[in-house]
Amino acid sequence: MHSHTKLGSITCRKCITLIIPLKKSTILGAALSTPPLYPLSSTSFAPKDPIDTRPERPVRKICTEQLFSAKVLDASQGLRQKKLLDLLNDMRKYTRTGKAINVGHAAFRACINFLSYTFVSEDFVESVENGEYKDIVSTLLKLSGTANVVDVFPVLKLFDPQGLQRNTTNYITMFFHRLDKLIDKRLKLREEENYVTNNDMLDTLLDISHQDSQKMDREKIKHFLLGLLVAGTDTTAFGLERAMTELLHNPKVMSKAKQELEQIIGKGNPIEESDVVKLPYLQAIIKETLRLHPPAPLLLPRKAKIDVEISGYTIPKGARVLINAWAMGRNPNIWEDAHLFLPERFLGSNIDVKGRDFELTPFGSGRRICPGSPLAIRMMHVMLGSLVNSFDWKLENNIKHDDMDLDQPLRAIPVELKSCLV
Ligand code: HEM
Repeated sequence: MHSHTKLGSITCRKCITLIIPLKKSTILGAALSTPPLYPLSSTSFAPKDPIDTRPERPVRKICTEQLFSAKVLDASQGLRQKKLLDLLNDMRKYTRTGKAINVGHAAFRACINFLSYTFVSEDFVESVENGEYKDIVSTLLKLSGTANVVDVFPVLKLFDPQGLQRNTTNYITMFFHRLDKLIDKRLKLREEENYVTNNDMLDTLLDISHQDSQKMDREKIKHFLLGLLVAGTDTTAFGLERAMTELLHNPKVMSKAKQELEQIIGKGNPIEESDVVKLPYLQAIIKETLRLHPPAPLLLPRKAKIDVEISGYTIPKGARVLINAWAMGRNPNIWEDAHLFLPERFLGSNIDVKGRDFELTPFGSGRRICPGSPLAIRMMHVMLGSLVNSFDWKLENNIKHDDMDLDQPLRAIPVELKSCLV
């Protein structure tokens, strides 16, 4: 634990970083609360009621019961399956040219498409000419991740020194304009007598708004979907890119994963969300990736509501507390061979990423646990499993797996499977 930590451009006087698992009573007992996700709330698109970035109880309830429950996600899995086939077709083009793909970019694009289909049954990216929305979405994501000096020196707000407010406002306006059009189109369709629901989130949110406009209205729907898109795209894409990197770096693991997929799914076939329970080794690969490479390494910052004691240290009331999931995942006191990528450690183990096992909390834990985790887990498994089962992979410029620079973005070439060549 450190008494003073400097993180990017935000300096906290009383900031504690935890690198040991918390006890259940501490995290769930609300001794540590989570303030809003400040990079988002500092920008002008945060609504007055910060519904998008910090779902309070009613909104969180909508998330768990109506948007991310197993039943609802099962109903919308066909929408994502379509996008999975698009992703595999895109990859197939590269097998013909032999060109390397920036796997992180491909994963990012696939995640936006998966999420936009789950949200509104349409692509945010492709359906607009000139790639305009690709620009909008990626700029929003970039801006939301940019530390804003105004957070530290509020007086600078008047001058908007980095132009973040200005840029963000423009992009948000365009994004909301697109959503407004989608909502108008959907409302019109819903008036038709034979309207059959798409099972997407927009339909669910419009149903809620129809029943209780206080709870959900057009403005809230737009902010809510934007918040989910921003929170869900980069995180999931990063996890996927790191998993592929580890597989290419560890050919034995890759080969075991291929064996499992070939046996259970059949060589070359895309996997479906319902297949995941039958693929323990693939599940272990995802857990091991999230252990070593948690996409949100410090979770969301917390604040001690009262003086609280953790492992003999007193955390004073009011202190910022960062839970360092990255350091915990690499802590040799918790994990044997902590720095090695060994998915086998999770075979036959009950440790999961659902927030109950405090040594592995890539999605956080307690009342603020990531509401999108059930969807993220499905997306990561089907994308990774299908990429591994549908292609062989080699590194750009014949680089050997031992010589890979793991800190560089992964560039790899998909190769048509031998038995699938016509
Ligand atoms: C591998 C992918 C993902 C990872 C690792 C991840 C991780 C996290 C973490 C660590 C938190 C903070 C939890 C805490 O501090 O206890 C969080 C919050 C959040 N996540 Fe995720 N997330 C992922 C994907 C998604 C997806 C796909 C969505 C939605 C579609 C999503 C929506 C959110 C939202 C809205 C919050 C804010 C909750 C709040 O403020 O209380 N996430 N996520």
